Amino acid sequence: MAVRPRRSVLYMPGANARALVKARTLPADGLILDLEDSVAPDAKDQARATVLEAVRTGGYGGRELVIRVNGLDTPWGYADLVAAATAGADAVLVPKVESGEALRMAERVLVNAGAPDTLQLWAMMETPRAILDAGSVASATRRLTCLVMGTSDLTKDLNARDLPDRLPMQASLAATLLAARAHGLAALDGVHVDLEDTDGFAASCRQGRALGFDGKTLIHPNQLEAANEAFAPTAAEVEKARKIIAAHAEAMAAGKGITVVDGKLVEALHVETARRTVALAEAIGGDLCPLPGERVARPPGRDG
Ligand SMILES: CC(C)(COP(=O)(O)OP(=O)(O)OC[C@H]1O[C@@H](n2cnc3c(N)ncnc32)[C@H](O)[C@@H]1OP(=O)(O)O)[C@@H](O)C(=O)NCCC(=O)NCCSC(=O)C[C@H](O)C(=O)O
Ligand SMILES: [Mg+2]
Repeated sequence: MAVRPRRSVLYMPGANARALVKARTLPADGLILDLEDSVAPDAKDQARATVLEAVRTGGYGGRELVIRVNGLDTPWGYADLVAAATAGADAVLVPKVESGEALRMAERVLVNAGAPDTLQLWAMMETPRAILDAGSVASATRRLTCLVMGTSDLTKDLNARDLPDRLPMQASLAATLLAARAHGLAALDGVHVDLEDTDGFAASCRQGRALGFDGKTLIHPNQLEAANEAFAPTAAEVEKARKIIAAHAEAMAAGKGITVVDGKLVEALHVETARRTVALAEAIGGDLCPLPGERVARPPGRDG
C-alpha cells in the first residue's frame, strides 16, 4: 500500500524569496508556494517569477511542491496557470473553486500550456458553493488528488466566528472529508492563524486528525513539529497495527475471518486500517513518529 505523508503542508508567500530558500531545510511534507492571497497585487508578477525560479532551482528533496495560482477570474490567473504548467511542481492548487467546471477550465489551460500528465490539481474548499457542491468538485477530473480547506475564507463568507472548538467549521470540514473519501482524494485541514496560540494549534491538529484529515496546512515553520506529531501514527499505534495484521493472518490461516486482539474484535476492515498505519509510518521514514525537534528521513524526491 503506497501512502504519501501530508502531515504538514506549509504555505509561503511567493514574493518572499527568503522563505522559499528556508523551506529547503524545513521538516515539511509539502510546500505551497503562494501566488494568491499572501501576495499584493503590485508584487504578483515578481512573485510568479520568484516561484518559477525556486521550483526550477530545486533543492526541496522529497517535499511535495505545490503552486497556488490566482483564480482565472483575476488579472493574473491565466498567466499563473500557463507558467505553473511546466514549472516542475508536483501540483497546482486552484483557489476559490466554486464548481467542478471551474477545475476543468483550469485543467484545460494547464494542458494547452503543455502540463505533463503527472501534474496534479489540488482544490481549495473555501466558498459556500464549493462546500454545497463538494461531490462534483471532488469528481471533476482524474488529475485532482487533494482537497484543501480554506477555513479563513469560509469563516468570512459564512459570517461565522473563529471559535477555539471550530464549531462553525464542522459542517464544511465534514462535507469536504466525505467528498474526498468518496472519490479517493487526500484532504488537508485549514490554517491556524494565531501564531502565538500553540495550545489551540495543537488542539486543532488533534481535532483535524480525529476527523480524518491527512494533515494540516500551516503558515509558519514553528507549526511544523506539532502537525508532524499529530498526523503521524504513534509508536504504540504502529505496534498495535502490526499485532492486528499478524493476529488476523493467523486467524485466516486457521480458517477464521475474525479474531480478538487486546479484547477487541478484529475483522478485515481493521486490517485495512492497520496496513495503512504501518504504510504511513514506513513512508514517514521509520516506525516511530518523530520526537519533538527530530528531523525525519525523507524518501528521495526530484532532487535525488
Ligand atoms: C506570518 C509571517 C508573515 C511571519 O513572518 P516573519 O515575521 O518573517 O516570521 P519569523 O521572523 O518568525 O520567521 C522566522 C524564520 O522563518 C522563516 N519563515 C517564516 N514564515 C515562513 C513560511 N511560511 N515558510 C518558510 N519560511 C518561513 C522566515 O523567513 C525566517 O527565516 P530566517 O530569517 O532564515 O530565520 C510568515 O510566517 C508568513 O508569511 N507566513 C505565510 C503566510 C501565507 O502564506 N499566507 C497565505 C496562505 S494562508 C491562506 O491563504 C488561507 C486560506 O486560503 C483560507 O482561506 O483559509
Ligand atoms: Mg483563502
